[in-house]
Amino acid sequence: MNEYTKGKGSLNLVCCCYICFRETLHEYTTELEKLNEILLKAMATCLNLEENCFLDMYGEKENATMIARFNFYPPCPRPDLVIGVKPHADASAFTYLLQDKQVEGLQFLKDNQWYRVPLNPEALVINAGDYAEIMSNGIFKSPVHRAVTNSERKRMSLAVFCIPNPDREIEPVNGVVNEARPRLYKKVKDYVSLYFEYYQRGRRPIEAAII
Ligand SMILES: O=C(O)CCC(=O)C(=O)O
Ligand SMILES: [Fe+2]
Repeated sequence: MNEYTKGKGSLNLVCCCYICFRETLHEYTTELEKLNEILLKAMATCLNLEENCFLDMYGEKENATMIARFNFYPPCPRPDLVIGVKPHADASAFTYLLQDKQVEGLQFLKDNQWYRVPLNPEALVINAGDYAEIMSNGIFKSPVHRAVTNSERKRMSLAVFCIPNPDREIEPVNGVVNEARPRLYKKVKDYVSLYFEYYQRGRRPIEAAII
């Protein structure tokens, strides 16, 4: 069993309440839409590709999906046994995470070891998701992460996932496939549906896209 499959369940209470918070979130998500475009362009620029290649594949922001997820983690008497959110990588192009200002809990997996993400109340944590990994043919990695619990204090976070429209076909863009770097991923469509199927079975959804 590896670190990804270890987590069985999660303690967090997830609240997908984009509708209720629509007005409050509107300004924030509009800014994130712009930031998402900037990052998709930056991905291309730093690979010396045509600036809009990732953005064109991602599609117009009007048709894309943005999901805001509020996570609430109550204090847990046995944080050694109970995880907050089990290990996963996000099914987004990018995820924008507003962490709790006072209580730490997010960790990323690298070389089979967990690393804490320190608190920074002034900062957003930006995370490349599986769509970024697929479109970049694995150059940008979608990291596995988890949230741990603690026995003393409740914790909250707000994750906003930027996801292409489910009708769009997503695959590695032309400039990132060549002889030296063969194509690693198939074309995917409606990856989010497939994502949850794999997630529930304790498997990494991106496996389904690997050639
Ligand atoms: O609560 C956190 O810090 C992380 C939450 C997370 O990874 C998610 O909602 O996908
Ligand atoms: Fe996540």
